[in-house]
Amino acid sequence: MTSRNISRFWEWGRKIICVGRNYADHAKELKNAVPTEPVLFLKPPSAYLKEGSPILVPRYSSNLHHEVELGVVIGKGGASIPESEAMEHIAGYALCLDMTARDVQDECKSKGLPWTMAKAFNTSCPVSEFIPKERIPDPGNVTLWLKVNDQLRQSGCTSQMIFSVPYLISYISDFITLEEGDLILTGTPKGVSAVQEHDELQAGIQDVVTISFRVDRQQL
Ligand SMILES: O=C([O-])CC(=O)C(=O)O
Ligand SMILES: [Mg+2]
Repeated sequence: MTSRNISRFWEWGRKIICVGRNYADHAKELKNAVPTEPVLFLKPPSAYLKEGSPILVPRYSSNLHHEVELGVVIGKGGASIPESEAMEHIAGYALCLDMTARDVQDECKSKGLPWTMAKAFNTSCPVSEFIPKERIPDPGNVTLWLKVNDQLRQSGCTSQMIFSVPYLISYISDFITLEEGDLILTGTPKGVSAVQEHDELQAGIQDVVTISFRVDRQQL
């Protein structure tokens, strides 16, 4: 028996698995090839951020980007999950931001190095409250949006994802065992752009949830 409550999944210390380049329009805006297999990376649980605390621009970055994404919260763990059973493993969803130090990522890419410094720093994973599965009957058909200081920057539908949520669960679980409380970030649509200290970010899943976060700079 456990007293942990899945609606506070960010407190569980579980892994965050991120999918990159899952929308062709975003892959193209960063001049990346449209992938034929999912591109994956990880964030540590220390990256989680809840509303009320600011997103911190890392000291070593001067180009922090927002990426609004649908997050999938795993309810029932498993390995080698067939795509046809994947939906049974979902407990719910969360609206997530994959905050990315784009200048650092560009440098890592050019040197052929991992993206950890660009993607996994403290506060790089702001999340909404837990959204029970029933509130999103089809994760392949929800609209995500993001505004910076009231200006719309990102708007896209998850129907544009290259790899669907059930496919991703099956693909990932073939080599990383999924556990209850894990979070999968499913990639961002186009419109990513830089944020500055004192900016106000607002994002939403249309008709389901909204979140807001302020941006601050990590103290020297
Ligand atoms: O940094 C990137 O462009 C890859 C990524 O996370 C995404 O597409 O959501
Ligand atoms: Mg992303």
